Amino acid sequence: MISVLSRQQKFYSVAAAVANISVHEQRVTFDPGASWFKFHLGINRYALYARNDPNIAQLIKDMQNTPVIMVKPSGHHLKLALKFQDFGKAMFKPMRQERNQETPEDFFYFVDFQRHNAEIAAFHLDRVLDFRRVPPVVGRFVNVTGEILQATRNDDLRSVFFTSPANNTCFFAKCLYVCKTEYAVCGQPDLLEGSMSAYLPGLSISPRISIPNPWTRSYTFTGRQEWEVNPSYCDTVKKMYPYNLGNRLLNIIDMAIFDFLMGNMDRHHYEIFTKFGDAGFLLHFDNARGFGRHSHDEMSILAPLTQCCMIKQSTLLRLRLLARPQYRLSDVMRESLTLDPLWPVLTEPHLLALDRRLGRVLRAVQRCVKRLGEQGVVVMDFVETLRGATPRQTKESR
Ligand SMILES: Nc1ncnc2c1ncn2[C@@H]1O[C@H](COP(=O)(O)OP(=O)(O)OP(=O)(O)O)[C@@H](O)[C@H]1O
Ligand SMILES: [Mn+2]
Repeated sequence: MISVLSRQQKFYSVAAAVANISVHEQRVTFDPGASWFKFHLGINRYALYARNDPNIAQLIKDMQNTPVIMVKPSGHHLKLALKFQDFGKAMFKPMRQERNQETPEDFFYFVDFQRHNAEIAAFHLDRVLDFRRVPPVVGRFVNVTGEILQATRNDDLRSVFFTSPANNTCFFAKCLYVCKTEYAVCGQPDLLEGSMSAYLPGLSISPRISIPNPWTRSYTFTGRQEWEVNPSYCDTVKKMYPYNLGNRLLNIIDMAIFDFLMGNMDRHHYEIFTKFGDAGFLLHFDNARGFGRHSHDEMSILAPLTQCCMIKQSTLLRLRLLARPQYRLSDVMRESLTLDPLWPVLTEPHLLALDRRLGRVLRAVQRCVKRLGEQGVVVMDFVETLRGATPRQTKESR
C-alpha cells in the first residue's frame, strides 16, 4: 500500500513540476495499532464502538492532528474525502452557517444548509443516548491551501479553487442537483472550520445497504406521504418485512427520537451492515441538517413513536435518566461538547431545546402507556437478551 502511494507521489510531483504547481510530499506510515484501524476492528453487531472504548478518544485526537495527505471531492455539497498520514480516512464537511443563525422558516428541509456543527453535536448526542450508531466526528480547522489545495491530486477539485475579493482562499462545489443554497466556502484567509467524520471500513469488507425510511418525507414542495395522512400507518408497517421481525421497528423509533431531539427532518434513508443480518443496528449517518431551529419542535419527526406507541426499554430508561436534574441532557451535552476543539459547537438555545424536546418525547410515551399500558408500549430489547433474558424473535439473514 505504501509503495503504491510513494510511486503515485513521485509521479504527481513530476507532473506538478511540469505544470508549475506546488504539491506537498508527505511521509506515510501504516501502523496496525492506528486508532482508525482499531475502530474498524471494534465494530460489532450492537454498536460502532464500546461504551468506554479509550480508542475513540484517540481516534478523535488523531482526526484533529494528523496531517492530510490526500483529498478527493466526495459527491456534492462541498464535502471532501480526506486521507491522513496514518492511512485513516475522514469525511470533511466545511462550515456553511454561523452557529447563531436559525434556519429561515420558509426553507424546505431539503434545501437547508448542511451544518458541520450539527454533525459534531449529533455524534455527541448519539453517544450520550448510548446508541453509538454515529461514526466518531470531531471539529478541525483546516488550512484550505496547505491541507486541501496542495494535498489534492484531483484536477476537478483544483479547478474549483479561487481567491475572493477579500483575499481569502475559497472553493465551490460542482453539484448535480439541489444546489440552490450551495455556493462557495472560504477560509479566513486560509483557515476553514469543518467536521471530520471517521470513515467506516470500505464496502468490500463491510458491505452496507441503504434502505428507504418508512417515514420518509416527500422531497417536493407539495407532496404528502402516506404516514402524514393515515394515522394507522404503523399497522401497515408492522406487517411488512423486515419491520415484522426483531428490533427493526424499535430501531426506527430510536432513530426518530434521535432526529426529533435535534430537529432533523432529512432522514430519507438509513443504512445497515449486511453482515449483522436484520437484527443489526441502524447507522445514523448524515446529521448535518439537525440543529437548524432551536425555537421550533417539529412533532412530525416523532411520528414513528407516536403512531406505533412502542419504545425499547433501554432507550426509555436512558431518556428518563437524562430528564433528571442531576443528568440533564443539556448539561451532559454541554460537558461532552467541551471535548471538541470547536467548542461550544452548539449555542445555549439549542442545548436548552434538547431538554424541552426530551420532555415532549417522555410525554408522548406517557400518553401511549395511558392508552395501552406499560406492557404494551415498553419492549425489552436485545441489550436485555445479552444479560440472559429470553431473546426476542429475530431473523438472521445469512
Ligand atoms: N463516516 C462515514 N463512513 C463511511 N461512509 C460514510 C460516512 N459518512 C457518510 N458516508 C456515506 O456517504 C454518503 C453521503 O454522506 P452524507 O449523506 O453525510 O453527505 P451528503 O452531503 O448529505 O450527501 P448525499 O446528498 O449524497 O446524501 C452517506 O449516505 C454514506 O453512505
Ligand atoms: Mn445525505
